[in-house]
This record gives sequence, C-alpha cells and structure tokens, in this order.
Amino acid sequence: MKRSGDSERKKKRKRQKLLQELGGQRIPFLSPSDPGFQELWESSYTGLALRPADSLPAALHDRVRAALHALQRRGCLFRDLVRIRGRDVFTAVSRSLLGGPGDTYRYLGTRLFALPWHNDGQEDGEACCDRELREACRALWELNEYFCEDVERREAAGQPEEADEDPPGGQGSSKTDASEATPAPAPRFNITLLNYMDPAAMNDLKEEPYYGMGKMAVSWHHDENLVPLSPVAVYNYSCPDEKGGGSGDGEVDGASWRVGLKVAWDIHTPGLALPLQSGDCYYMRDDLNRTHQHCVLAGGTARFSSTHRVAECSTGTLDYIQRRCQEALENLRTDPDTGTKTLHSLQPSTLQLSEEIHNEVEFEWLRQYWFQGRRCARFCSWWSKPMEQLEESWAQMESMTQLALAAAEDEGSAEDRRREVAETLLTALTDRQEQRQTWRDRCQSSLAQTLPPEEAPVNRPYWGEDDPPRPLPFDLTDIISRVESLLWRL
Ligand SMILES: O=C(O)CCC(=O)C(=O)O
Ligand SMILES: [Fe+2]
Repeated sequence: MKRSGDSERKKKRKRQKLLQELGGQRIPFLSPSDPGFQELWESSYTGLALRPADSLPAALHDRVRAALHALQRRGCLFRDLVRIRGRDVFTAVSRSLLGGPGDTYRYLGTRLFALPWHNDGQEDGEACCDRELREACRALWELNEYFCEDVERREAAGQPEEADEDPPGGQGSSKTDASEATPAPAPRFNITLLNYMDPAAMNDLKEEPYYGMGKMAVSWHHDENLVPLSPVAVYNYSCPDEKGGGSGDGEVDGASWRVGLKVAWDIHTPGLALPLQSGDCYYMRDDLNRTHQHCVLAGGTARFSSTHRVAECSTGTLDYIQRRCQEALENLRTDPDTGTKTLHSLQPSTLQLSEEIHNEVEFEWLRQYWFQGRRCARFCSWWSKPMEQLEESWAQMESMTQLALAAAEDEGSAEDRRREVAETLLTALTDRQEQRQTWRDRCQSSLAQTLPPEEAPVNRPYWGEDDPPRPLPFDLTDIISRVESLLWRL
C-alpha cells in the first residue's frame, strides 16, 4: 500500500511538471483527415492496427451484437466502484468480465470475477446460467477464438496483412512490422472485459484535458495486469442511432466513437484519434500498451466494446487461491474424536505463510467479491459455491490465528519461540486490521450508498457482538495491543 502511494506521488509530480511545461497550451493531435496522420501512425503508433468491420465474417458480427444486447438487457453490465489514487469513483462505462471458469481480472483496485464463456455445451440442468446468457457468452468466446487465430496468423506471417493494417484513408502504404525481433509464441486471449455506455444518459463526462479531443468515456490509462508485451484486441460496436439521422451503423456526422492514443509522459509527439465504425476492431500490439496510453472518446450513440486481453493470472484464478488455502490449512490439525484443533508447527516461516494466505483470501477474494454486492449471483450461480468454500477455509484460518496467539501468550513455552510467533502475528494482524478498515470505509462511502440494495457493497465477512462468535473479534485493536505489550515484556 505504501509502495503504491510513493509511486503515485512520483507520478503526480511528473504530471505537474509536464503540465507546467505545457503552460495551459493544448498539444496537437491528428485525425484521419489531417495531413500527416498516416505518417504519424507509422512513426509513433506502430503497435496500433485496425481491422475494419468488413474483414470479419458477417455471421460473427450478428452473433456478437445479439450477445452484447442480451447481456445488457439482462442487466449483466455494471458501473464498477473502483479506486483511483485512494478515492472511490464509478467508472463511466458499465462493464462485465467474461473468461474461463474461475478466472478473474484485477484493475483499479477491483477484482472482477468472470462469467464463464460456456464453450462446452452444458445442458440446462447443470448450468450456472440460463440458455440466453449461455449463448451470449458463447458468442463472445467465438469472437475471442477469432482474435486468437487472427493474432496467430499475423505473427506467423511475421508481417501484417496489407489490407488490414493500413490506416483508414491510407493509399496502401507498405508498413513494416515493428516486431522483427525473435517471435515469441502468441499468448492466447483469456478474458474479455465488456464496456457499454450511452452518452445520452451521462451528463458529467470529462473533457480530454491535454489535446482537446472531446468527451471521454474512459480516461487515459495503460491496461493493467496483462502478460508483458501481449496484445489487446478490441471489438467496437456503435449501436444504430435510434433517433434516426445517422447512417444506420452508429454514425452521426462528426460523432463517431474514437480511440485516442498518446505517447506516455511525452508532450511533443502529437496525439492520435482513430474513429471507429461499427464493427471495426483494433489491436494494440508489442509494447504499445506500455509505452503509450489510450482513452476512449465518446461518440453520439450508445456503444459497446469487447476488449480481449491476456490477463496475468498466476495469482488470479480460483484454482490458484484454492491451492493456497490448502497450503495454509496443512498446518491445522483437527482431532477426529474430540474436534480439538492444534497447529502442527509454530515455525515463523510456516505461521507467516498461513497468515499471509489468510489475508490474501480475505482481501483479494472474499471482500472483493462481496464488495460487488450480490449483483452477479442474480443471473449466474457459478461463483456462489466456490465463495462459500473459500469462506469456510478462511474461517479455519481464523482458528489458526487464534491458536498462534495462544502459543505466543503461553507462559509455559520458551520465550524465544513466543517472541518469534508474536512478531509474525503482529505484522499480519496490523495489515489485516488496516485492510479491514479500508474495506469497511469503501462499503460505507457516500457513492456506495447510492447503489440499489442488490448491487450495494456488502462488508463480508463481518461479525459483531450479537452474531455467532468466531475465534477472534472482527476489530483487532485489542488483540494487536495484547501482542504489542507481550513483545515489550518478552
Ligand atoms: O472500449 C475501448 O475501445 C477500449 C476500452 C479500454 O481501454 C479498456 O476497457 O481498458
Ligand atoms: Fe484500456
């Protein structure tokens, strides 16, 4: 937590310095009708590639569009209450995560839990959601497969396919690929984060501050939590203009949606604004996401996007956290006859491991999940059972902490050992107490209060004096003081 605070402060200083240097002036940016647009794309935005709508199969467009509407109609998309620079804010876009069963994706202090793709033809009885949703998820899985194969094709060819790579309006220039170094095997997209926004329903969209590009639906950012150098593929669907007057594919004159790009920490290279027709896709490849930032500029109509990513999921799958819990619980022994619990080992490294896992399952899984309210369980039951099981494991870990505490306070034991145990506990409990406070504050924030009951954050696990007792209290203030005073005495 402290570390990210430091880097936030550094970034803030860097930002202020650039703004000072800019002195209130706007940095230029280029659109396709500007002279030099294509040269700028080729020289400073090589990792960006457009795949125009007409190069995708028409049937795929139809299925994906129907799927996006179905997910929206069924209320599966939500504005996330994320955390930016220590403050809670709602995202302007509504989102939903799809991916493999048990996958999660973490961004802006928020872990999203994937609605499973359903590429396995489950029958009604055993399924976690109904047929309509299964079909919708499956359509996005097909789009994901399409993108995986497309990226593989491009990498195998070593060189981009001409027609797909030219900036719109380009006269067939022969652009060479930036990635001429050793080709690594193309990682497969494992999740998609869906976005939806209807600008007519939003009255407080922020103006793009540096270039004057217009209203932003998503502000400048790097995509987080991706495998380094992995590509991102985005499907853009601008809904037909219901009021009429557009060209029927989401285009109102001068009001198409655009993706904005800029070189990170650079006020000299002009920005790039790429308009997207309905059905157009774009790729961010190589190190574009690291060296550049992107934003989404709102157009005139409602719009969906499906953003396919290679999420770094080494600590982000249900399998992973279940394995971690097992690892922690290996140190707990329950007598089969009496039910009495004991710890196998009081080694500091063993205790430290289980206390760290305790914090990980509580703050990265249980509290993240419940903070998002009961919103997902309404239409998909996939996560309900695993979350119950994780909570059971967590409850066992509460017993383990209590046993370790008892060992530290056991006057019959060697003082060295007691001190070691107390020190290990103090670190873990201080962290736990701080994080519990943060989550409690987030659940009670004024923004959280504006949500309808079924979406409102739940501060869970929580237990007060009137609830069934647990081995340790929710509020650890007294326990921490006990451990501290123990350490003074030992
Ligand atoms: O909608 C888009 O085109 C991109 C959205 C985006 O940048 C994101 O979700 O991270
Ligand atoms: Fe992004």
